[in-house]
Amino acid sequence: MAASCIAASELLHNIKLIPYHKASCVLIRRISTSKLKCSSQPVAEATSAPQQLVGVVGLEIHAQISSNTKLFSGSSVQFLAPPNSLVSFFDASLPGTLPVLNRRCVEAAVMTGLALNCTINKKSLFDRKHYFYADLPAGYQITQQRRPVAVDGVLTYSFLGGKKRNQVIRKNVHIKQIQLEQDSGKSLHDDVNNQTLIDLNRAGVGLMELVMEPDMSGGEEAAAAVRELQLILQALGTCQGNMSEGQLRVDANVSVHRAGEPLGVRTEVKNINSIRFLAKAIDFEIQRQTDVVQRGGTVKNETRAYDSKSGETVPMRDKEGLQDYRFMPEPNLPPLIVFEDNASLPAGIDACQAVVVQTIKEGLPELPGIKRDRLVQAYGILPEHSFTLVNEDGLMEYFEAVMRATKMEPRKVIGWVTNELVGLLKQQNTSVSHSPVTPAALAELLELQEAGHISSSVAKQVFQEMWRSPGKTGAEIIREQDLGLVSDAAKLHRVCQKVVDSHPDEVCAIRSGNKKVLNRLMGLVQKELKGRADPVLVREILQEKTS
Ligand SMILES: Nc1ncnc2c1ncn2[C@@H]1O[C@H](COP(=O)(O)OP(=O)(O)OP(=O)(O)O)[C@@H](O)[C@H]1O
Ligand SMILES: [Mg+2]
Ligand SMILES: [Mg+2]
Repeated sequence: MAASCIAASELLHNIKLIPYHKASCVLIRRISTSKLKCSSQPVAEATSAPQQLVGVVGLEIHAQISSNTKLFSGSSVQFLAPPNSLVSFFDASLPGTLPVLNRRCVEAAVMTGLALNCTINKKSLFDRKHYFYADLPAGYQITQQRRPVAVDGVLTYSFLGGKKRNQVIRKNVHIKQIQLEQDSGKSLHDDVNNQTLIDLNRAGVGLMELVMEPDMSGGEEAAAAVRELQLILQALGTCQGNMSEGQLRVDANVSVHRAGEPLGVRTEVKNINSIRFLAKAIDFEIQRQTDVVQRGGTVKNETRAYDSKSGETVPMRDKEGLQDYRFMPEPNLPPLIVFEDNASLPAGIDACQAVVVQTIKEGLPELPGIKRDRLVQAYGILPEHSFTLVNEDGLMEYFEAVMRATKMEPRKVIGWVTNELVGLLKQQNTSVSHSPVTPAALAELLELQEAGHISSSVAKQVFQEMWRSPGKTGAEIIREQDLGLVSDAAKLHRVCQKVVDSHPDEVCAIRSGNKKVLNRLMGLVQKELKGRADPVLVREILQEKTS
């Protein structure tokens, strides 16, 4: 590796540093963001045109494959390593170096293709896509243009819609193809010295480019599709899917047209690095194009970037004309062959040296959509709760572990998990795996509540205390703080009498038929006894005293 570092630094000396001119990013006219406030609504609703303009969205997603080494070299893949420390001769494009395909990357692409219902091409091809940029030392990227590894898939995604946002809306987006390709290096712009520095650590890292058909109509759908894809990739372990670290990069192609007419000219908003920004960038772009068309203008086919500060998309300098990538077959790589099953392996080829589709299929884990359906069916929980459980890493496992250890109804347990647990996790900005209260400890606490040893409000109090004092059980806290349920009839009678005597108006209301007021008296009794009074007994006593 030391030798490769030298190679990389020598290469750096040879690179002409590219001056970076801020001024080259021409800002477009500012468009009032107030118009965008309601941008999750179909854009056309706001227009008075007879035929409404609707948005059309197609995504290209670059997913960094989880692999220890790069796509065609043995260099390590690591985020935040010192610049140019993970660069082999091949990554730096030294003459005479040859690519060696990483089997793990192929398996990851096949697995992702299968999870997205794609057809896996038994034979796929590598091509060179030429463009000239300092962070692409070879002057071309090895990709799969003519025949990618997986084609014709579909991603089913859902989101909560409807007035109360509790209705599950299920949609499909078609996957045109998944291709294997190399990542480029990184250009670091040094504004102070007006220069650009190159870090080749990322050069040659394996990517899957997923190309979606233009099936979506706005930011909300695109955001839901990317979130679903992120969950699928994470479940498969083929990509960690962290957008802020650039493991998942989304380019949004956006156009507007009138229903029934041919698709409009698209713009491409590049490298969006958060799902929230993706939705905002798309909705802004649809609105901007709608304005252009309604004013009688034409949309320019251009590449744009999203500026998260202003909430606007701005034109980018590159790709001004139509780019000619001068695609050509990669001469140093033979066709990539994968096999359907062990029976189709040619004689003399060992199954563990080949990529066998059937074996990968058998190893597919439970995917998020299936998980949600199973949770709703098995536990009778609401669909929106199944979303919460699956969206938060480890939360479903936590819920199911609690369910296994308690007799409490799922309906009640889900409340505990999605309100109490998630509430504290958010408050402390931590993840389920760092929860100081284990599923077993929560289940034990819930059992105490179920058995009538503590009231539900005390259970919540104890849960907070368990959170603050990790390792202490609920039972210990209840004993130490004397939080057990008060069922001593004489004591309850005394407190109830005191409350009844001091609230004559409420008693009068109950006696004249307003039974709901009894709840207020119950609350007052609980307050006196710090939430520890046995609610069943208290109700009986109060009913007797107010009859
Ligand atoms: N009229 C349109 N409106 C919105 N999206 C579109 C439209 N036409 C095509 N798209 C989308 O544009 C994307 C085209 O991606 P593709 O990788 O094929 O080509 P590219 O963007 O020209 O190449 P590159 O990979 O260099 O960016 C697809 O996601 C497709 O769904
Ligand atoms: Mg593309
Ligand atoms: Mg593109």
